[in-house]
Amino acid sequence: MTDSTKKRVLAIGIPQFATASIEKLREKYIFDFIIPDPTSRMETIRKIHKAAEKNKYDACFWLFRNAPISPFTKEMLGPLVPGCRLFITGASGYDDLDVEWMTANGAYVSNVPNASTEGTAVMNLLLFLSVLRGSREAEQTMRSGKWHGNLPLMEDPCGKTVGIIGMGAIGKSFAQKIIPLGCKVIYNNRNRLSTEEETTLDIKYATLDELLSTSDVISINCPLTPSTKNLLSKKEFQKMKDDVYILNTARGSIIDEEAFIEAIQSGKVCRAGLDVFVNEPNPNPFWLTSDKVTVQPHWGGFTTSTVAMVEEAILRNIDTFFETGCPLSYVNNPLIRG
Ligand SMILES: O=CC(=O)O
Repeated sequence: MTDSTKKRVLAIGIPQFATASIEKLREKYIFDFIIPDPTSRMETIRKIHKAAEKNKYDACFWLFRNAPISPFTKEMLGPLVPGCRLFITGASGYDDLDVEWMTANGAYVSNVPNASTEGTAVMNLLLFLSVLRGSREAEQTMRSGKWHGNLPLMEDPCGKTVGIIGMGAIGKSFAQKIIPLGCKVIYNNRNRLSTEEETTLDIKYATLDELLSTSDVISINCPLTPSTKNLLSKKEFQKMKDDVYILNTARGSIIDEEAFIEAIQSGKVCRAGLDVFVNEPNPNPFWLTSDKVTVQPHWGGFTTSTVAMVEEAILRNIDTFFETGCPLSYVNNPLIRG
């Protein structure tokens, strides 16, 4: 295949692990790489627009570390259409993409649905143990030279009822990690699982109200959609047990931030473990100063195995799309638009 007949792919970010696969695919496709500016969305947009002035792209992908440059909208990607027929995000969530605009321009939108399951579920476990054992406060107390200081006694997982909101792959994986620790798991999900699956997983369905009022720990593991935005707000916090623990590795906006902060300040929420925030990467300073909160910088998927899987999945999607006309995983269908 000569270069003039090869499809051209714009990569926003440079894969670290899939170098051999990229080399192999270079026989069929041309890859151009842009290094996104970690501090300036506008600078990244400028680089994309400059690349689009020089070349016509058939597909475009970006990896993972995207909070500083997101959202992925017409403003950013406009000059790539109508030529670009495939936009791929390395994340499983696609709430920061203008899918409607991409669909209207005849492009498939692909995500990588399962690669980050294990990394995110392990992050959920880390935050779970951290909040129950108050490791943030204990470390802070020791570091300030007070040894135990006035630390209260902490909690063990055994015997705790954990309410998981969102029983997809991550929710299931988290449940399977904590049941051996002696936890009872109840869940709420858009669609209830089959009785067989509930039995196999050893979990019980609960309405949202039941889950809120009976859980010792509430874990958010559902996607952010118009119907889950601010799913937990003032009214929902009032229904919770006193001293409840909250975990969120899904998306910050699923919890109403003002109501959440108020519930922590009032003591209704004992401690929270958060990997996701409203307005990443510049979260409300409260989260960085409260001793009641363990924070991580949306870091669940940043393991070598996850990132390697994401990169390979993106490349498989590209190859499959060019070979068959349809990517392996996609969240829209540009063929039946309007
Ligand atoms: O947050 C991570 C993802 O959506 O994959």
